[in-house]
Amino acid sequence: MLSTLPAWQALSDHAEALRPTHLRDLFAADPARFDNFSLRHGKLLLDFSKQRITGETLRLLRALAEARELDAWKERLQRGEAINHTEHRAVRHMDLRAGDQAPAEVRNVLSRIAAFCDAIHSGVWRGYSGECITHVVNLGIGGSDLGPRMVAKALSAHHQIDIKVHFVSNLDGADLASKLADLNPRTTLFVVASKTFSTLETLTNARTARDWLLAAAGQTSGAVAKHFVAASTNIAATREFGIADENVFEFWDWVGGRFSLWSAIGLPVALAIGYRNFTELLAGANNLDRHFIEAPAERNLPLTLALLSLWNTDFLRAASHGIFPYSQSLSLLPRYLQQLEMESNGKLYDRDGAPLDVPTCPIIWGEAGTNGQHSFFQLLHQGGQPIPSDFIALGKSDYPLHGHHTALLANCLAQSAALAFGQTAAEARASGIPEHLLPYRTFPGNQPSTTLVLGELTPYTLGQMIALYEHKVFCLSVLWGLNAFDQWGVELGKVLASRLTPVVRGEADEHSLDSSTAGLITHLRQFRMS
Ligand SMILES: O=P(O)(O)OC[C@H]1O[C@H](O)[C@H](O)[C@@H](O)[C@@H]1O
Repeated sequence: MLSTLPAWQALSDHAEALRPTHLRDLFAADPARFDNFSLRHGKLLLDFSKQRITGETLRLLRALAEARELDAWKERLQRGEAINHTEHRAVRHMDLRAGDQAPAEVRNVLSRIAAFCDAIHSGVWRGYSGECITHVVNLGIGGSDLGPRMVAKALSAHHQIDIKVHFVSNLDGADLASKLADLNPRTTLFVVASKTFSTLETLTNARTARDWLLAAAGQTSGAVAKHFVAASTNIAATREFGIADENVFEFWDWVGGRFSLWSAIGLPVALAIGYRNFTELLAGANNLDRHFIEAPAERNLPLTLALLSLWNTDFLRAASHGIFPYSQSLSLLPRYLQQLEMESNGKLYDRDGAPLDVPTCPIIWGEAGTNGQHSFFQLLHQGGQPIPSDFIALGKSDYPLHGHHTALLANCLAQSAALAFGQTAAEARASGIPEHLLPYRTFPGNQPSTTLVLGELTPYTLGQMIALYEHKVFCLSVLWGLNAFDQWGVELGKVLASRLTPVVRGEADEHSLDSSTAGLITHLRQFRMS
């Protein structure tokens, strides 16, 4: 039992002793608190001085990491052992960004991606009518969508090539139809991105896109070969779909879906930002990999993020964790991290199949600042629940419009300070607030946050930041003793959906349904769905 380990017990006792201490007290007691509780790596700065911790907290958390044999797990990860034990798979996404050290098969696919980008960008690759490709549509979902979508948006200032990249993930026809409405089949390339090539959403969208293309080009035009490529591990299935082998960019079962943006799944990113920029993204991630592997616990950024998350979740009893990038370009980061963290660590059982006796992954959510300030920040300030958060700021704007960035940064800093320190009734009174309004104008503060500053948002720093979060997730899984690399929890719903589809269509009856599902189906059938 995790909670009965001596290292865990020591943290429990420490948390009880520290509970009455406010962040105000911690800052008052240590004028050098920022210096003592921040880390730098290259152009990244991680300020965790606004976390409700002391030096002793960190010492005890690091002792827990040692008790959980984090270093031995890092070695297992590096050696490519099958640490995804429920699927008997190695976890080798670091190999995808290892540069010259990458395995031959990885380098081979990367050089094919480079050549493909070149053919598209130079106009050598033409559509069925002889026109150049101007639009790329990625058809994928989950890990085959969120990573490339987030990165393509994050690096929009680096889109050097006149290619527009779109992402369609939802089974809802509204997603695909609304994109197709603005596209020309003669100049559109589809990337069917699916690790398994068996995902309902992606295959449904891919079939509809193929019909759309062939309706324009003609069934016998051979247009699929010029307008469809795939990123997948399942060559038999891509072949069956009709995608020529030379148009399939391969990856392998040792790449987890939510860790796959560095693989062929990154193809739409490379098409959008250029292959050279894509390699910069990989290089940034590789730099962080080496930091993670080599840096001692005291200077290790991913481990520190993980320890703080565990502290907030298990000892300060925070059920959720906000992600607030003060960057419009990073506005998809919360969604990306939702899959990365929650699909990895939202687990009930440990590696030995025993139930975990402590809460695991918090609910990850968030929104770009300043937008969030004008919707849900009220609850963070006065809702009475502990909600830790990550503020992410850019030193330099990627879209420098006069006056915008300094005001944005001021807001970012103001929010984390207001959350940490609040406002007492005495301070409110001193600022002239009338007595009857004092309760409403008092802010308890003590909301913990970490601020991550990226000097600039470049392919390299973005690669570093994503790898930072990936390794945070891995560290947390080791601390909790669970397998971060499977996702059995998503299966039950899929099985039920395939059973219900003919019932919803009215083609079959199912007598064992609960009354809610049966009642809803009866109601919905009247709309004659297709
Ligand atoms: O890439 P695919 O095989 O199409 O999988 C797409 C996604 O669907 C699954 O249901 C998993 O929950 C995700 O981890 C995965 O990324």
